[in-house]
Amino acid sequence: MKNIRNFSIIAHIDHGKSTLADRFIQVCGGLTEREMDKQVLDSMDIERERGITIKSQAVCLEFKSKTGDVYQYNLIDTPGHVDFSYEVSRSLAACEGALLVVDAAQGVEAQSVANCYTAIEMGLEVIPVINKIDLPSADVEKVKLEIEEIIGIDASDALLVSAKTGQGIDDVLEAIAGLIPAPKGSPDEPLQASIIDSWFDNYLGVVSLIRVFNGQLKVKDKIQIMSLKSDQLVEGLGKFTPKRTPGTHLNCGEVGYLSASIKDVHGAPVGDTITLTQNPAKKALDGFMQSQPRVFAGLFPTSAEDYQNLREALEKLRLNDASLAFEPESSTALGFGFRCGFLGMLHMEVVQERIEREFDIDMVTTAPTVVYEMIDKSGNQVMLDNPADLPAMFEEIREPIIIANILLPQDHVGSVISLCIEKRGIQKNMQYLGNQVQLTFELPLSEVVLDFFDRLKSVSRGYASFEYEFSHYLAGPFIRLDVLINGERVDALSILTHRDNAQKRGRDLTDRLKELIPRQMIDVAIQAAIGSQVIARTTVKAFRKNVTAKCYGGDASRKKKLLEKQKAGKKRMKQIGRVEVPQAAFLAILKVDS
Ligand SMILES: Nc1nc2c(ncn2[C@@H]2O[C@H](COP(=O)(O)OP(=O)(O)OP(=O)(O)O)[C@@H](O)[C@H]2O)c(=O)[nH]1
Repeated sequence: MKNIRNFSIIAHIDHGKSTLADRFIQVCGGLTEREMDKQVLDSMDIERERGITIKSQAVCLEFKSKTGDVYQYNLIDTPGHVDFSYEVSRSLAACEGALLVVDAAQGVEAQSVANCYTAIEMGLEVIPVINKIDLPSADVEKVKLEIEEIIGIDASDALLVSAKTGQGIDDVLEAIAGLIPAPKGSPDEPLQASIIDSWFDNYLGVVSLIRVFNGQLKVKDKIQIMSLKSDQLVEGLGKFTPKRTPGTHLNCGEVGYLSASIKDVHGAPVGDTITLTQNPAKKALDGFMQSQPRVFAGLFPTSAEDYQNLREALEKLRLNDASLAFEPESSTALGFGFRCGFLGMLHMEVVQERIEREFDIDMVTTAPTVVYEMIDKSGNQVMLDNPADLPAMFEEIREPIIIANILLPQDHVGSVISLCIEKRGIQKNMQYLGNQVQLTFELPLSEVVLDFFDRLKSVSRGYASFEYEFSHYLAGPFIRLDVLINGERVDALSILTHRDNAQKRGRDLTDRLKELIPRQMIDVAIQAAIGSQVIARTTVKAFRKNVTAKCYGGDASRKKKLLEKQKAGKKRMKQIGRVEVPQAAFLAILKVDS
């Protein structure tokens, strides 16, 4: 056990975590040159394309130090985006140390700060690593200062590397052995292993990545998932090197995978504790928390025949993604579909993209909303994830508030504060840290899901970074704003909004819809209303788009082609009464105040 090192890499998006991990794998000989596909740790296509890490994974590497000692390195990957902070904390809980990787040209950004604080709170040894020193714009001294001032750890001995050229990699590998402590725990105690991640594998069923804290685990052991009190038989154990390498046991302090006869990922929840049925641990490892979906949107198949396929697609995705929630929903405007819950906006985009790409289903997605807490007339507390469900009468409605930490250069402080105030934010703190400023704001989550991230990037010219966590619910004067198209209420376009913003939002929304809804055979009246009171109105004038007008003579094939093109364009349209409404219209709400 004294030669085991369990560690993670903490980095802001794009600071080079995956590239560094690939270097480690290369140096430690986990794969041959030919197998060294670019960025092995990011296994899903979308992750690779977008360059973001979503599912945590682990690699077990063998490192021979200069002194001749052989170490077992378990590198546990952490996801880098705000949506996935719970998974980050689960991964960190399995480690004794972490490498804090900071881009030498970008400096410290909010995500690295948040994750680094988590690591420090958990008692991990944090080793600062400054990456991309090969870049001409690298400024090592400035970054060292930022690490000390913003994060508050000594950076004088920060390791300087280029994951791209390989410079300094050996020093990092040596430092891991020298600075990160070996795991504690006892092989003789009853088994306690925590689930870092679970996913569905077509051959093995549910596979869990686990860390053994006490005791030992063998194939054919009978185990219990503690929070569920369910007993299972261990069918397979092993490690990723990074290839899946089956073994017969996992020892105290080790990290590896486990497969048992578990049907779906809900049977092996992330953060849960595994023990032996025969000789169970007295208590679970602490810190188990179910992740909560915070953002909801409706997904509707463009053609009704795809409803069943969409259900199957969602079920398949949920097998692998315990934080995805969905239930059937029907909308008068959009027909049958599903109301889906996501951790955040990025999670939503990833799910949407996977359904369209992997399952080839065309969908209309309604604008995302947050979950409101409502006290109804009889005093019951109801969670409201769909504005269309808001009853006419209720006692009180409360919206979710987040604490946002924004890190940015001094020059942009004014415009970022204005943005936060425009978004109904309340400033909690402002701290000057060298050239950077850390702003802490309480913000309504509903404003953040709109377009906060894009706006923040644009007002700070890309320099501000931010991370957030849920804080509390707060009551306010929220009302439902409905949209009527030719007099018909389109439930999928209803939004909940603060009363003070209702007028403006209604006007912006109708204007925006006017731009998005193409001219049709009839006049299209677009109205925004609160209850029966219309607060804004525009009209799209009737117009017959004669696509074949340009075709001279009798060129039938060209004519046919044009008509087909028009038909394909219609696929993403939804029929509301006699009006055709394009997909973009359902997202109009997102863009109204930009
Ligand atoms: N010049 C230079 N570029 C680097 C270096 N390390 C990484 N990069 C580049 O920086 C970009 C981001 O690197 P990644 O390793 O994908 O970043 P990441 O932190 O894993 O990003 P996420 O997976 O989104 O968290 C890539 O284009 C890399 O090629 C380096 O040392 N020098």
